[in-house]
Amino acid sequence: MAETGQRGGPGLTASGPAVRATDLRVVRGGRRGTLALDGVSLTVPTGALVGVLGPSGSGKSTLLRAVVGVQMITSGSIEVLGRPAGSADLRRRLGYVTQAPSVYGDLTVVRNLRYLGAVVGAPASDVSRVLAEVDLVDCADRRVDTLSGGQRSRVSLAAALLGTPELLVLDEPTVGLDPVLRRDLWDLFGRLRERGTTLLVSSHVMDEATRCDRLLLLRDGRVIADDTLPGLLARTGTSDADAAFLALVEDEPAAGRGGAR
Ligand SMILES: Nc1ncnc2c1ncn2[C@@H]1O[C@H](COP(=O)(O)OP(=O)(O)OP(=O)(O)O)[C@@H](O)[C@H]1O
Repeated sequence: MAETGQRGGPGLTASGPAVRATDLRVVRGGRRGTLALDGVSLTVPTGALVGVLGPSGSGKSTLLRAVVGVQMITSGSIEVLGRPAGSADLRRRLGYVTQAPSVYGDLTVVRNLRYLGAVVGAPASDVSRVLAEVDLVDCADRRVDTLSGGQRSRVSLAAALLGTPELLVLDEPTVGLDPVLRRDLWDLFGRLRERGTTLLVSSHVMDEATRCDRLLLLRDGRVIADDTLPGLLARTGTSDADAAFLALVEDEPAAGRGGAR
């Protein structure tokens, strides 16, 4: 992993949150770049399914990159599973699915999973387990580049499940999927949460908020809400996440983000 910006610092207790960020600032694109995260403080409770929601460019991917330890941090701190983000010993405890394909198109599904499982030191039996979890058993012997977009994204997810990570970080996993596949994927996230996995899932589709235990709403690199959906609706007097987001935006003037400050 490149660009790791964390070092040292005390760990969290075993019973602490899965993720704790304090006053996190990230400038992307060099010194005169964009302030992608602007003083973000948050916690992700262990065992929760937390949605990171916000419009395009609000900082979702940057926040997830900071959690998995591949994002240089300008200031502040972020701890994951009791360790500074980016610590080498976290690699096997985290699963990360980016928006870009992370599997080999010219290999079959099962060969991808065997190879990637060996890389993370997962037991061989994990391959059939994760294939069943993402419902791809029937596609096991097909080359990945012959699969549909939805099937391919499930192969990436299966790869992230190898080794049974404690924390899954998924960057817009449902983008481009039809409503049935989106529902199936959120059902799977719910099952993973039930067996104790903590999930941090980004989306710009506000109605996916209904599937989350907690929501982090981002706008212009800032957290404008860190709450449950019922808490958010009660606080804003609205009836859905879209309306709640708009109500919060009206309350909070834009940060005027542009160049780094
Ligand atoms: N490599 C980069 N160099 C410079 N600026 C960047 C870079 N990547 C992202 N940014 C900027 O950082 C800000 C946050 O981007 P980020 O990708 O985290 O947002 P996002 O909410 O994930 O967006 P999307 O939903 O479109 O993926 C944006 O203003 C974006 O233009």
